[in-house]
Amino acid sequence: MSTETKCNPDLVRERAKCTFDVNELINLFYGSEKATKERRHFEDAVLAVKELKDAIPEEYLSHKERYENGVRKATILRDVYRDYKAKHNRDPPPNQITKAVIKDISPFLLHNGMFVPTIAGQGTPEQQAEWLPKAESMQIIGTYAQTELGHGSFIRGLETIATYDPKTEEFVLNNPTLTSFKWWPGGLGSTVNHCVVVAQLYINGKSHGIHPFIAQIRDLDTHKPLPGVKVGEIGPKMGFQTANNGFLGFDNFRIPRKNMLMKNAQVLKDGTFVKGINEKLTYGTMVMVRVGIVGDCSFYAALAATIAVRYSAVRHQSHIKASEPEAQILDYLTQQHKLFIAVASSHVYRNAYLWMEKMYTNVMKELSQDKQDNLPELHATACCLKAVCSRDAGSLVEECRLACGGHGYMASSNLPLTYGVTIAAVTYEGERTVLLLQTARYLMKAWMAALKGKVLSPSVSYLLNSLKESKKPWQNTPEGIVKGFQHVSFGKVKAAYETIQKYMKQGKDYEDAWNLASVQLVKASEAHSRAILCEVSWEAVCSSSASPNLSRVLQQLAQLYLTYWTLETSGDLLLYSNITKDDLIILRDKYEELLVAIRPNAVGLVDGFDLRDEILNSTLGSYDGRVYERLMEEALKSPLNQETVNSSFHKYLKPMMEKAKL
Ligand SMILES: CCCCCCCCCC/C=C\CCC/C=C/C(=O)SCCNC(=O)CCNC(=O)[C@H](O)C(C)(C)COP(=O)(O)OP(=O)(O)OC[C@H]1O[C@@H](n2cnc3c(N)ncnc32)[C@H](O)[C@@H]1OP(=O)(O)O
Ligand SMILES: Cc1cc2nc3c(=O)[nH]c(=O)nc-3n(C[C@H](O)[C@H](O)[C@H](O)COP(=O)(O)OP(=O)(O)OC[C@H]3O[C@@H](n4cnc5c(N)ncnc54)[C@H](O)[C@@H]3O)c2cc1C
Repeated sequence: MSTETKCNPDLVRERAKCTFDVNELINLFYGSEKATKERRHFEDAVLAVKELKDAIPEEYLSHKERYENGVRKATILRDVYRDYKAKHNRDPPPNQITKAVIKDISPFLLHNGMFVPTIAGQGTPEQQAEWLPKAESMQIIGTYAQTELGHGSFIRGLETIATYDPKTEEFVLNNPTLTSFKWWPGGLGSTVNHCVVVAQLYINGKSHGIHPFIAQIRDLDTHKPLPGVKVGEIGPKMGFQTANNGFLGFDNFRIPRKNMLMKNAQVLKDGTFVKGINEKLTYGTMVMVRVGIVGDCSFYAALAATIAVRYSAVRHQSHIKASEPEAQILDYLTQQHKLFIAVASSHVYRNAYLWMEKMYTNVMKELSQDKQDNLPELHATACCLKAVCSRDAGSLVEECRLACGGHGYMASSNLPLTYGVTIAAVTYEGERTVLLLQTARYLMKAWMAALKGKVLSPSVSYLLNSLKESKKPWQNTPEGIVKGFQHVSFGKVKAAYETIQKYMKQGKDYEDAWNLASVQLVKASEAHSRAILCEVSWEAVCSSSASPNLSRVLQQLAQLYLTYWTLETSGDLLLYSNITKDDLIILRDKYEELLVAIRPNAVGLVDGFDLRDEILNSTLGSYDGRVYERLMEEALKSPLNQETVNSSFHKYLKPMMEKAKL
């Protein structure tokens, strides 16, 4: 981090009034002092590589140049990772330094994030032995090709076909229709030479559902598409410009039998199909990534909050009191209302991610012992937390952008790009509504079990407690608020269930009744997610090892999250819990007191995310607060400022002006 010598005086004052030790917060957030040291050490190593620095901002490059620059940097970055591993005999620590290098999304994201994990998770030991060393050392580059032009959400409807030919012991891949073309996979456009293709398996004319296959699609020397492969890039998007998303179609393209990933289901040489223990295990990589996305949401909320809070400390506009100088905009309560929830939410998502990661690891361990009991709970929880956290994080980033006024609209603030990247997670890895409806299936089953007095899984056991406790008075404490959100979820789950029953009594079948109740079902899943986020984050804060000074501030943040959402969803609480109007008025006052209490620590709190200037990549958010200088420095980099008179003057403007004289 930069020294404070050239720092904006407002930021120096802000840091001086912080009531806790920022380094303690950093170490707590990232796990330990050792973890912080190792992460910073690795970040230093990456940032020391001169070739990773961009000569001009990426926004001035063409689509093609931007991609090529992305690949160039991704390959250098990969060398730094390899060298680190060779030197330390372990992977680099978790870090976000790719953001400082690639800025947008790496063309290797899908290779590392889904291709390698799918081989590891879906391949037999022999298949892992064949492909993992090559993939991990980047001798081959891959992606995860599942979504098609016609189907993304409903993956049982995918149209890519893999027909087994027992004579040659091969699968024949085909994309018989335009809608069957793979569409979206990252890196597919021009980067990868392999992919995991998810396709419908046919043996002797019989369908056996969707399965993952490894296909080499480009020549390793020439990088030309292999015969029978049609592949390309899908064009510019809202973000993800350097992710190199692509399309792909096969025409009678043959791959050996061993290329079907067979940890779960298998196809024997003679074409016998052997079912796996659970066909949904084929969806395993998606579950893992959904868990990871909750962690990503924490990062993006922290990044946007750091930029907007520091900027708001530096920016002065208007007066609170006519007799005093222009106020720091951070002193306006409305500004605090916009920003502090982003700071608090980053902590909430971080705690939820750590909690989910534990659940994921436990279930994977159980699955390795053929125990599947907790898989439905993992799937349901990953679905709803991914759906709610990504949408909330997108809204928080946008609110931070708006809170920076006009300058938040500048690309150099890095908030527009951050919004584009964050909001993509609402759609990828399972569209929000679709995932919430998956959780709703689980909630309906849990509700039916609760009615029968059965024991429920831990994440839904509150449904049973709520059944018993519905008459207890409301308590205006954090624990009381957590209970309140559980009551809301309970009420919405019950109402959705009863709505389905009502339609069925009217003669509708279950599927139609489900569709007619689906707005309520989605809301029940959202309420369930909110209850989990509130409970998990409050418990994490209460059990943290922080010093009293830090603990006080972390509790304030967690309470801010609880009260913010109480006030946002007060209608639901009035409907489904025993909260009263008077309780809400007390909580409104409490919320405002929390904003005022957090205000002196606002800059310290975002410093506690320990995001370097290179990662923030923002004129508004740097540690030293030289906002106006940076805005001007960046503007001067515009190619239009590299010449006094642009040629368009002579070509168009002057002729127009001269014509106008005639
Ligand atoms: C530990 C942390 C590690 C962190 C690592 C993080 C790495 C991050 C790096 C990468 C980051 C970003 C990558 C971005 C690029 C984006 C990639 C993509 O988008 S890839 C494509 C993703 N596509 C989707 O997500 C598709 C969404 N659709 C589906 O998943 C399915 O179609 C679904 C689930 C909606 C419906 O499936 P299906 O029709 O087969 O099921 P049913 O609805 O009939 O349900 C039947 C039954 O099955 C249960 N079920 C469904 N899925 C699962 C599952 N995954 N696991 C367990 N069980 C599952 C469902 O609940 C039903 O149960 P029932 O008892 O019958 O109710
Ligand atoms: C940036 C980005 C990167 C991606 N990367 C990859 C990748 O690397 N590999 C890959 O395979 N895919 C990738 N995808 C694709 C992504 O996984 C899909 O776009 C996503 O799963 C949503 O599917 P869809 O586009 O078919 O949306 P649709 O399902 O068509 O959604 C459109 C609307 O229909 C609604 N809808 C659909 N089904 C239902 C239902 N059953 N009930 C109620 N409403 C419904 C949705 O709620 C939504 O409002 C990427 C997408 C993006 C945006």
